[in-house]
Amino acid sequence: MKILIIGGGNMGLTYARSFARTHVTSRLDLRLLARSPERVPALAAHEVGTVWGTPQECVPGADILILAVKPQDSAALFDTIAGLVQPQQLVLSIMAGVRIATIREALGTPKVIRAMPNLPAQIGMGMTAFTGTDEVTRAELVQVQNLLSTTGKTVYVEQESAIDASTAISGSGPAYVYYCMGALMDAAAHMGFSPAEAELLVSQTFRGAVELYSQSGLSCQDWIAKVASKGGTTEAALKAFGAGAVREGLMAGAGAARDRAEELGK
Ligand SMILES: NC(=O)C1=CN([C@@H]2O[C@H](COP(=O)(O)OP(=O)(O)OC[C@H]3O[C@@H](n4cnc5c(N)ncnc54)[C@H](O)[C@@H]3O)[C@@H](O)[C@H]2O)C=CC1
Ligand SMILES: O=C(O)[C@@H]1CCC=N1
Repeated sequence: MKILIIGGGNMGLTYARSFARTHVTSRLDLRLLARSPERVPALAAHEVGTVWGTPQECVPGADILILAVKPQDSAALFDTIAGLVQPQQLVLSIMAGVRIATIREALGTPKVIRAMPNLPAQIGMGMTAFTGTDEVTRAELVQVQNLLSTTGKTVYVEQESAIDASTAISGSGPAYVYYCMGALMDAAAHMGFSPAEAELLVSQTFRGAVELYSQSGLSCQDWIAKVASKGGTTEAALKAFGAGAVREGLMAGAGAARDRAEELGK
């Protein structure tokens, strides 16, 4: 399968490395399109496939085009590749917010899949939600799922609105986790730990807590109850979280991310 990745940034390179590592396609059939001919050497230095500087030669021959540029760059990209895309090609977009209908109309092509991955895809621990147009066959959907699965877990969703929601939960989610970790590291530093100690205490606590949760059938509430003794320290912290509206703040944050995803699509 000839794959063309357009946009060699965080996510585009993550896909290129994942496909190369798992041999889902040969190195020869893995291509990347740089933003301009001048940027070819920098992208080629990553040594994850053949790099092209203009779309004319590489777009028509691809079986699947992966759109991994920022949503704000999508209109300019559509302008440069619209006349080159063929109706039998699969277009897989991971751009936040950009609607399937927009891509379909701008590129004049029916087989469009929209996916929302996240950054832990870099280590094969990603989470990706995806959906496609009716014109994408079952076999093509499975083909795409096989590609996405090289970066972690996948879930197929029926409604495109669930892609915006997953953007707010799993797409942006790693940043929320780092935000909470950063706050706890700051608290540890205020209590006298060195930065290295604070980092160790917090990162191992997150890792252990998530692993424990993953290996059990218990809910977050169940695990909180196991940590929090009556009248103890955890209870004191949870009360302070409640007073500071931490839970509401996180829920409002996820809501703002979903609103922004919807807005990016307009
Ligand atoms: N970073 C993340 O955690 C996630 C990002 N996404 C989505 O993935 C997309 C890419 O995000 P990142 O990789 O983080 O951005 P990035 O800024 O690291 O990479 C985008 C790349 O696209 C290139 N580019 C721009 N216009 C181009 C064009 N016309 N032709 C070829 N290349 C072009 C830029 O030079 C840049 O290298 C975004 O749409 C974002 O919404 C989705 C899920 C997670
Ligand atoms: O912040 C963003 O817009 C992108 C989409 C999900 C993660 N990063």
